[in-house]
Amino acid sequence: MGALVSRLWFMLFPAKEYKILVVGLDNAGKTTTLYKLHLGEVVVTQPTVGSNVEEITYKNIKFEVWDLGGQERLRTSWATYYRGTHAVILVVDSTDRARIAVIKDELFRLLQHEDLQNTVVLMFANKQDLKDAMKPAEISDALSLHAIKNHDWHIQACCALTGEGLYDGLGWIAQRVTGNKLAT
Ligand SMILES: Nc1nc2c(ncn2[C@@H]2O[C@H](COP(=O)(O)OP(=O)(O)OP(=O)(O)O)[C@@H](O)[C@H]2O)c(=O)[nH]1
Ligand SMILES: [Mg+2]
Repeated sequence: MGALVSRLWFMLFPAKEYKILVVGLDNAGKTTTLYKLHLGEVVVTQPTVGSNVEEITYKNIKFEVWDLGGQERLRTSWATYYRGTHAVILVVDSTDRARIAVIKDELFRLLQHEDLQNTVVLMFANKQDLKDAMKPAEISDALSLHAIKNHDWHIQACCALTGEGLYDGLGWIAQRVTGNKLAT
């Protein structure tokens, strides 16, 4: 009976699909994050060339999640994926102090793009299992997140290996994109 009711419910109230782009520097943990959310497992990854795309359903909301390659030569092609994006996830390797300025440059370049003016932005402070990981507050300062005025943003500590924090972040996106802040 319950299954029938829920099937009817889903027929009457079909979930919308929202597009999420997962970006960040190489080795940040983007692909690990995507497949931890999609399969519930840690997969063995290779550096991504091009993209991976998977559908993830969370709280009856469908997300089309695009994971892009983060190597320097691939970042110029990120913009070809921007159109129709509801949310951007910037995955940060929280131990990567040496490249925090590069991450900041990429973030602010992306935020200026005309195709991303209505998107919300979630920062995943990934690899929190590692001892020397920066905490979200430190990353927030280093990236000058408080200077972001035209986008709704949030930073979430996480560990893509255990999955800790990933659904908290996805929940924040779900709340924002379904909260009538974004049309269609
Ligand atoms: N310790 C730790 N390692 C992680 C975590 N997330 C990912 N990794 C590791 O980081 C390495 C890179 O992960 P990927 O998911 O391939 O990184 P990526 O961001 O997709 O990299 P590109 O595809 O090159 O852009 C892998 O060895 C992962 O196992 C984490 O939370 N903690
Ligand atoms: Mg990858």
